[in-house]
Order: sequence, then structure tokens, then C-alpha cells
Amino acid sequence: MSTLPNLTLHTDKYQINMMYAHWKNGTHHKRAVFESFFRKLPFGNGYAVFAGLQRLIDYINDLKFDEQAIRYLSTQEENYDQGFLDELRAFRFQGSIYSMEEGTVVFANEPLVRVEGTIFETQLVETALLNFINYQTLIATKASRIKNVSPQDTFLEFGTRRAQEADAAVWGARASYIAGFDATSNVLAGMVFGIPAKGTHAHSWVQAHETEEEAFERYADALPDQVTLLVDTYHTLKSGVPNAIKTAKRMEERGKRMNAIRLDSGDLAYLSVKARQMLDEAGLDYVKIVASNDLDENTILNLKAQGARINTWGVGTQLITAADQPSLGGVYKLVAIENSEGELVPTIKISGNPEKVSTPGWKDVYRILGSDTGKAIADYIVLHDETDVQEGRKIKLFDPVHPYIYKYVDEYEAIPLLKPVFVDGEQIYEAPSLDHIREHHRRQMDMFWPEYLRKLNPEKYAVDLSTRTWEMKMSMIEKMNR
Ligand SMILES: Nc1ncnc2c1ncn2[C@@H]1O[C@H](COP(=O)(O)OP(=O)(O)OP(=O)(O)O)[C@@H](O)[C@H]1O
Ligand SMILES: O=P(O)(O)OC[C@H]1O[C@H](OP(=O)(O)OP(=O)(O)O)[C@H](O)[C@@H]1O
Ligand SMILES: O=C(O)c1cccnc1
Repeated sequence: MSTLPNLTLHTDKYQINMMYAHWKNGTHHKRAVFESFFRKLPFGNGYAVFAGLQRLIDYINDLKFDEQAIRYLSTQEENYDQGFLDELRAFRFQGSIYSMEEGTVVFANEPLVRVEGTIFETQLVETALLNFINYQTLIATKASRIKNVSPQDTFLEFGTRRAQEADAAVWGARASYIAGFDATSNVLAGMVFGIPAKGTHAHSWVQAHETEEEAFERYADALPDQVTLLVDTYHTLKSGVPNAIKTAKRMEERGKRMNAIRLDSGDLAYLSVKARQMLDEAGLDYVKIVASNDLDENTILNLKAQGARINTWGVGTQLITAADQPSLGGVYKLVAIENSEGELVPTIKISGNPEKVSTPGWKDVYRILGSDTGKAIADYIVLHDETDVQEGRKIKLFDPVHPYIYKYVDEYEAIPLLKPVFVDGEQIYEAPSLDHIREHHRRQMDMFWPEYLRKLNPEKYAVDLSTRTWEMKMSMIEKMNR
């Protein structure tokens, strides 16, 4: 088979095992609530940028065990009962999903997605949900770190050839765009998502001609409105830049303007300063300088500090593979389950590592903005039936690890972060356009003081539990200990 079928079986076998065992025991209709979150921010960053919801929506809408899937499962060594396969054949996702919106600035230990439904359906979707959210959130966060080194510059996503396969390239391009990248080299991502698709040319273009000068001329003839010439095939300053200048001058005679030159090797600070000087002296101050070559936020910051004269950054491998941290450890934990009396009750997962003890109960998250500044003070996690924060009453903010450190706030705006996406199987969320998501992200960044956003040693932003949530967690830990 050359292409992947429907993604319904894009799940871990243990989910199907549990679904089967629930079905055998007659517990598959029990109601359950799961929450997805990560425990540690990636790259030592102070925040993450949530992404992956669109893919999750598409996946949920397409969930269906088709005949190919049923046939495959019926050949498995588990020898599933026919009744189970019939149950799968009739399966449709009937649950509810509440999620952060894409582009939202998010933090560790807060629910990013909440899934409610039968244990059967909520268990099935775990693997794919984490697969989409973990990857896309990771890449959006990396892109945000890179873009924010110099927000006024242009950033191009160049990663496809080095990405971990096609899905990663295309969805990674989208995640990068959400977080502020300006364009992608991936044409499919351009078509599917409407991201501006942009590109220069490769060394092979120059090598395919007798001379560099001829290569530049032919390229300018063919694409006169988007000429960016790669100048490092032979010798950047002795050959590439002088030849690019000649071409730019000839273009001027035809009433055209060259867009840029691209540097792709050597000392990018030194070469960009020299190239800028040569272009300016030739009266070509409008010709911009693009740089690429294994760039990331650290090299770009360093190049800026050295006075590099680069306007546009092409970033591939380091971004699309999140090279310094190739995975976000997002998890999906059961927080409430129906008991034998038919009530939905909180559940906890105890761990030897106190940080890994889950927070029980079905929860919502609010971003608390100070009324005086409009800036975010803390994210505040409440049990879903708590109303104090919605009604603007005084709330106590305390560090769940050090609860004796606290303050009260009563002048605030509380923004609910988890939005209804599916309710009882129906999609009720109208997904915003990608440009709206990007704008939402930009506005989100404005909500935070710079100390939370800086790249190095950022301040830790508070993610607090309401008193009721905290007390419930403590009493459940106490009960478990007994
Ligand atoms: N002035 C600079 N300061 C810091 N890092 C730089 C500077 N100029 C380039 N770099 C980065 O250093 C690395 C250079 O890699 P390397 O020395 O392997 O060279 P190269 O110039 O690509 O050589 P090649 O000619 O083999 O392509 C890249 O990641 C590049 O982005
Ligand atoms: O360095 P990255 O951040 O991953 O960016 C993408 C790289 O891909 C290209 O090089 P490649 O050698 O693959 O092709 P080329 O012949 O066009 O230079 C391009 O010139 C960049 O250097
Ligand atoms: O357009 C470019 O210059 C480009 C595209 C992909 C990878 N490297 C460079």
C-alpha cells in the first residue's frame, strides 16, 4: 500500500486491548474524562505555543472503523469476538472535546485538551491526540523562539528536506507560520493552508550553467519579479556578489528590481556586512540579504550581536526537527470516571515522583489578567463547577508546590482558555482561518510581560490550582496513603 488509509487505527494496540476488555466486561459505556498536558516546557523556554487542534478536529471527524480496519483486526491473534467488531463497525465519536485554541500561549501542568465521553471512545483517541499536539506544539514553540530573536526580520521555513517525513514537514510548516514565521518553502503547505510559499534557487542552478553570471542572468530573465540569487557557489565576495550586482544593474535597465541575494556558507556576519557594503556602493540599497545554513535561535542571536546585515532568515533542520529537544512529553491522564452508582468521580494517579501525581477532577483553566495592566498574572485551574472566577469574586492565588506563598486578587479579568470544540460528537467550534490563528498568537504574546518570554532563564509564570482543586488533590493523596 503506498498511501496511508483513514487514521482510525493510528492508535496504540493497548488502546484496542483496553477497549476490548471494557467491552467484554460490559464497562465500555462508562463515562470518563481525560486531560492532556505536559509537565516541562521545551528548550528551557518560558512558554509554549499550542498547535495541533486542526489536525485533531479532522481526525475526530474522520473516525470510523471501515471494512479494511475491521478485516485487519479480525485477523489479529487476540481473536476478537464478532460482537466487538460489530461494535467498532457502528462506532462514531459521540464525546465532547474542550481545547485551547491554536496559537494560545500555554504552560506546563495545565489542561490543554479535555476529552469527555465513554471510556471506549476517550481511550481510543489518546495516541493520535498526543501525536498531533505534542509535535505541532513543539514546532510552534521552537518557531516562536526563533522569530522572537528579531520580530521585525522575515523568517522563512526551509525544513521539508530534513523533516521526519512528509506529515512533519507540512504540519510543521503550519505550526511555524502560526508562531510568526512569514512563509514556507513547502508548496503543498502553501496550497493546503494558504501559507505564503517562497523560495530562492539552489547551487544546482548555478552549476547547471557554464558560468555563474549566465546562471544569474537566465534566472532573472525567467522570474524577474522574484529574483533572489544564491551567491556562494564559487566565491561569495569575489564572484557571487559582483555577478549579482551586474545582474541587478541589467535588471534596472529593464525597469526591474532584484529582491535579494542569499548567503549559505562561511562567516555569515562578515559576509553579510561586506555584501551589504558592496550592494550599497553599487546603488542597490534595496537588494536585501537572505541567510541560511543550519541556523537556529542561538546562531541568529549571535549573528545579530556581531552586527550581521541580514534581513531574512531561512531556517530548516534545526526548526523542523526541534533538534535540541525532539519531543514534547505531553501526556493524557484520566481525571474522572463513572463509578458503580453512575456518578462521575475524580480519580488520581499517584507517583513516587511528587511532580507526577496527577491533579484529579474535571477542570477548566482561566487566564487571570490584572485590571490595572491588562497583563497576565497567572493561569488558574478550577473544578469545572466552580463559579467564583467566572463571577469575578476574590480569588486566592497560591503556588501548589509552596501553598504558604499566596496572594488574593479581586481586580481582574478571567479568560476561559478551554473552548468547546465537540459537544456530544458534534463539532461546534468554527475553526478560525490560519491568519486569524496567527493574529491570535500575536495578541497572546502581548498579554505577557517580557520576563516570561525571554529566551534565556525566563521567569516562571504561575499556573495555580484553586483552593478546592488543591484540597481535593490533597485529600485524595491522603486517602490513597491510608
Ligand atoms: N559569524 C558567525 N557566528 C556564529 N556562527 C556562524 C557565523 N557564521 C556562520 N555561522 C554558523 O556556523 C555554522 C557554519 O558551519 P560550517 O563551518 O560547517 O560551515 P559552512 O560555512 O557551511 O561550510 P561549507 O562551506 O562546508 O558549507 C552554521 O551553523 C552557520 O549558521
Ligand atoms: O540549513 P537548514 O537550516 O537545514 O536550511 C536548509 C538548507 O537546505 C539547503 O541546502 P542543501 O545543501 O540541502 O541544498 P542546496 O544545494 O540548495 O544548498 C539550503 O541551502 C539550506 O542550507
Ligand atoms: O528557497 C530556498 O532557498 C530553499 C528552500 C529549501 C531549502 N533550502 C533553501
